[in-house]
Amino acid sequence: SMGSAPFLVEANADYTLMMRMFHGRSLKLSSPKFGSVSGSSFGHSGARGRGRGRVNHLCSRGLLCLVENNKRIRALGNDSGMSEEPEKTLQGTIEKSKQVLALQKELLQQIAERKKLINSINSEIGLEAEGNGISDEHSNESLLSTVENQNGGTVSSNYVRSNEKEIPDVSVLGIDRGFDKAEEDDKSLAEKASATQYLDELLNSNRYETIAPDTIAPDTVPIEIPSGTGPINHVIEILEGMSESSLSEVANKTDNVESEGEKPPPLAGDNVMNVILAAVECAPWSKAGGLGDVAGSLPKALARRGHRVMVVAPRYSNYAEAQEIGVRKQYKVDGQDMEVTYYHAFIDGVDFVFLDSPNFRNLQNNVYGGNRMDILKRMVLFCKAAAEVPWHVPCGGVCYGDGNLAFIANDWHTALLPVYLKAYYRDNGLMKFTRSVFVIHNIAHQGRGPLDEFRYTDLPEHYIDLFKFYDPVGGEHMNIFAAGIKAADRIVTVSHGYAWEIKTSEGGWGLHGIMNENDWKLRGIVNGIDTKDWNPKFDVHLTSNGYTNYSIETLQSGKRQCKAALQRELGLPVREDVPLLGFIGRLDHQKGIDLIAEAIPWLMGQDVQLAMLGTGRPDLEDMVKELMAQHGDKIKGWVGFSVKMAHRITAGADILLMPSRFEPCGLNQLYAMNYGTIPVVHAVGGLRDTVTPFNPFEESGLGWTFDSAETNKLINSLGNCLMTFRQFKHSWEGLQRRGMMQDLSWDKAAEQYEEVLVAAKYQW
Ligand SMILES: Nc1ncnc2c1ncn2[C@@H]1O[C@H](COP(=O)(O)OP(=O)(O)O[C@H]2O[C@H](CO)[C@@H](O)[C@H](O)[C@H]2O)[C@@H](O)[C@H]1O
Repeated sequence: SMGSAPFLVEANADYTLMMRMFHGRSLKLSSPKFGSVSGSSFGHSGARGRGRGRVNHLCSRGLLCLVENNKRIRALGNDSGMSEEPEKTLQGTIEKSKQVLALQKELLQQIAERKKLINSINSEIGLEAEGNGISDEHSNESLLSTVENQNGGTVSSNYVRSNEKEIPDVSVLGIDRGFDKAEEDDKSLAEKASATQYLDELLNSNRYETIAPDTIAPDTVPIEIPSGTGPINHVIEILEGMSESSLSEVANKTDNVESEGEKPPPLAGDNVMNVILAAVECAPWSKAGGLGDVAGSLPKALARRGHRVMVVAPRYSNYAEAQEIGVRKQYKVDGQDMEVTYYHAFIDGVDFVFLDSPNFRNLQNNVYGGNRMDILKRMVLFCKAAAEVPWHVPCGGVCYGDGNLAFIANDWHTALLPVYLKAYYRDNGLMKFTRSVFVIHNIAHQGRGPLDEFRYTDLPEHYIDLFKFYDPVGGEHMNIFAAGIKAADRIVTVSHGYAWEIKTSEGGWGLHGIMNENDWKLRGIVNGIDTKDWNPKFDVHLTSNGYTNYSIETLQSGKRQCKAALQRELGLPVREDVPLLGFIGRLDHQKGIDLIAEAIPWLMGQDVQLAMLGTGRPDLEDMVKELMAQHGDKIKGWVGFSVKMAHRITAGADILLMPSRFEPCGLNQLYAMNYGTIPVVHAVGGLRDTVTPFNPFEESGLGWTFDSAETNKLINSLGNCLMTFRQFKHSWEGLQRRGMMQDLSWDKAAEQYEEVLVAAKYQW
């Protein structure tokens, strides 16, 4: 596979030529329209320094950025200054004009969304004061409580604590939305609090920092927030102040939602549901890979839309945040009674419920540890208990109940949940309005076993048909994943590319036939990221050891500092000019780490550094250790699991390598882009969906991709990437900025999940 070198040289020579031609060509282009823009607003000289001072000031006010940016966008058209160095700035100008246009569009949308949000904040104030944190006091006694739930309705629950299998009576009584006088007072207090919180969120949201400092027009003046009325009114005033220009259209469209005193519906409107996501990993408490991240963050985004959302996960060790609620239940596993106790925490609008049992304990760092039977028994217990959580666990005093409820199960470990919901309950006239969505994060792990292990699932005999599966690799066997797919009401997978791939014989790992049969209920939804945890501006792992927080405004200096800190921490020579490559991932065939190993002889001939972080298959761990031993001056890393190092490599590296053979979505490339780190990826699954290839002619795209998992293809792409890093700084910075300007949050995905949940709800 190393016979690719001549090809590479050739390809790189072509690429250099192409880049040169392109940049040369740009010299001749001239456009008075764009020339004027680059002259001042986007200039790299005086205006920049002045702009930077101001942008800090402005961005400390979040919203004002909106106003300023809007002014600036309008100012662009009037500026007639001539650029001193048109050849240098022209490309940047074209590029930035595009960005500004895109940004303006996005701002308009955001304003509309924010207006809706203000209304929904008003609508949920009562709940914050009442609904939360009362589970602890009430969990030990019989309680009759009425609280307003997030669905805007009033729920009454007569819940009796019991060790027996009593089913609590939970019913929705009404949809009273009025406030009484006492609530009104609380409301104004809570309104102030949540308005402040809202402003904070605006300030903290990196969406408002997508304008680089040098795009601040020199003539803009900070606008003061008038004092006297409540913060929410200020927000509305400011937004409305902007409606004089093209913003008015959007503003008008959203005006009809608001009228003082009336409680507007949550973002999800009539679609609000009770949602329980069940997963065997949940960050930050337990995480082996991307599933943990999704379970920790998707639910928060669903809650922001107004759904009542719970996460159920095993309790692998003591979690400081979660309190015992005093409920105990017994479930049979392999004929033995297993006791489950429940712990609860309410965080960021989500109920986190942890199931405690001796089976789960001390697996904190080894979630998938043990032999196959151990794992199977754990999963059986977890799914049996998770199915009854809506009856037994009074979150904030009120059980979720089984009406208007959907479970979200994740991967084979929870694939039994949709099956139990049918076999134990629906077949017996129970949980008739409960639905299940099964999310595929990785179809390669299916919970396969000999068919006689079916008895451990403790299901009626005829259910064996769902599990019985034959393929040439496994012969006739039990396949838990297959059963989950068939039993679930809807199926989601984590990208469009992967939704297609799992229907092919190459990507379906034997299940492509079943995937095709169930295509009607399958949908691809690309993952989002937690924009608080994985944000260079707030990243808690960048506050010590010489690292620094940074944003798009401080990208170059911030990244320089993080890179130096990473080099120092890993023991690499501290050099700014050397491209620093990163790899982070489970050491598994999936992640293509062997392709990197095969590329090492070529790579070590380059002036590069490589930081590696991974754990997994022992043989691959050994391989990584050997690489580090052989090339200690250039390759450093960590065989093990370290969230801190993952964040630091993401921030300090220039380039992230992801040569995954298959990648359902991939989160590391998303994190990388949010940190101005350029991904070089195999164009497969979610990687293809999320990393559009760099196009030097249009200065577009987000990274480098190669179209098959072969070492020479990786080398070729990486070679082009390295050359751009070294010789075309301007293009490089464009790539970084475009990556950071994306909205990678969960909000869009949550809306799509909602559509799936609603589809499941109305399906019989
Ligand atoms: N040694 C280590 N130390 C610290 N952190 C480490 C680490 N190794 C990995 N991680 C972290 O684990 C996560 C990995 O997530 P990915 O989505 O990239 O892959 P994974 O294959 O685990 O997830 C599966 O599920 C997710 C979620 O749907 C899909 O995106 C993906 O394609 C699919 O394979 C990242 O947060 C990463 O930082």
